[in-house]
Amino acid sequence: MNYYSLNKQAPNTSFKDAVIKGLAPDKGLYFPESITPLSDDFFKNIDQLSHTEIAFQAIKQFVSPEIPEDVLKTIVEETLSFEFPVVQLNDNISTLELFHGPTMAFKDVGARFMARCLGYFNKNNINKVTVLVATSGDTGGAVANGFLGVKGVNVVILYPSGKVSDIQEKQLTTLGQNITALEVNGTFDDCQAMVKTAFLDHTLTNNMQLTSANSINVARWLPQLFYFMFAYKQLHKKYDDIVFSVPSGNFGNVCAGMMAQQLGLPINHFIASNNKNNVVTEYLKTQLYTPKPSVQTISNAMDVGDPSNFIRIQEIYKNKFETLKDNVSSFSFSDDETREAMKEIYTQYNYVADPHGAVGYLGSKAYLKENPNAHCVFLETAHPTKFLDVVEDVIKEEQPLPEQIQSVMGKEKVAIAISTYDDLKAFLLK
Ligand SMILES: Cc1ncc(COP(=O)(O)O)c(C=O)c1O
Ligand SMILES: N[C@@H](CCOP(=O)(O)O)C(=O)O
Repeated sequence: MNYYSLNKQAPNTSFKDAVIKGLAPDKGLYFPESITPLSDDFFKNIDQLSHTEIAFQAIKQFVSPEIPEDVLKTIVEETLSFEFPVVQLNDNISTLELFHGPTMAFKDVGARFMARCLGYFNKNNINKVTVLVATSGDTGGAVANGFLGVKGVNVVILYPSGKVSDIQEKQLTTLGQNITALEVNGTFDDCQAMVKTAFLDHTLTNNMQLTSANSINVARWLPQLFYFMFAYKQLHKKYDDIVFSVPSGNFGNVCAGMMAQQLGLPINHFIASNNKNNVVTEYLKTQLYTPKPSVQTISNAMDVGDPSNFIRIQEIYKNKFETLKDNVSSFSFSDDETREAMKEIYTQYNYVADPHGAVGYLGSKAYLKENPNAHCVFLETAHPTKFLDVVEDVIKEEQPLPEQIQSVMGKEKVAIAISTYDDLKAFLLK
């Protein structure tokens, strides 16, 4: 599959090149040249397929011919070595748990898939690659874990100081080896802007091969489309009108759901559920896209003021506002509403949701007011214990810590403080 830049000022390129570059030379995000839908039978019989079979069929066209089928099968199998259960709360609402991987957030799948693709492309260890990644909380830990020890790859993670949870910080600052954490005096948007600037800086790019492990990278972004198929597999015999409510920040996850829809997944609607960082909610009301500085919330991983993937969403719906509106609703919620939702989910369903999942739950409820016959699946994008302070404060109950979280608790944070792009550049050139 070839990919084109959404800024349309760079040559089209192969999957391998798109993964190794991360961002196109004209600073545009890459997008596949074509999308061939899977057969109707694939979706009719999806409950008879394993997760790895579903994922293999779904991703094959996007990575071939550069990744041979036998290699792809292994990559997919290794990537998906944990569960993706759907838990039903009531007749109209279920949640898809995406936190059973090693760092307990949905980013594990994309990070593991991309690490293996890059490992395959770099199997002869000819070119050293530096992976730059900006994180508002979860991408950093997942990328650190997924890329730990991958030969020929150095990972540099930028995170906003004081704006990620304690456990998220441990997950991204304690692994050592080929992983370095840079603690940025700024917001997630500052981190993301620095990363994007680095890709255009010839002093850097002439000296090293830089790529990104954020969802701007197609190998990080596309595997997220598997989730929507896994949920559909579990629910399609029971419900006709399945709608996904996706807690959204950089909009890579909901956009991956839309790619699943382009592949033929019979889903008519998505809900992009936001905290107070509501650029897209406002866009759908006003048709004006106005990025703004992010504000800090208790669903911190969604504190994004200028979501990278909005441009891909527009491309999917052919830049037609009315088509976008037919396919997507968006709602924005405050921290107080999020806390109330966490309490409600706990008291009514005895289910502990994290603040991001709770925003997804609120999006489901808002949509159901106008569409009472739908079945909404909100994505539970991270395990509640990643946000221990908030969760225990809201539900007033101590939470047992899963093994994945315990394993980082006692480790010592190692991070380098930086403030400006020049600091990042100096670090990379060192
Ligand atoms: C727990 C959690 N929920 C939701 C999101 C938002 O996902 P996206 O950036 O793909 O919109 C993130 C971060 O990306 C996250 O870490
Ligand atoms: N919420 C993310 C922000 C980066 O999103 P990405 O999907 O583009 O990597 C995080 O947790 O870091």
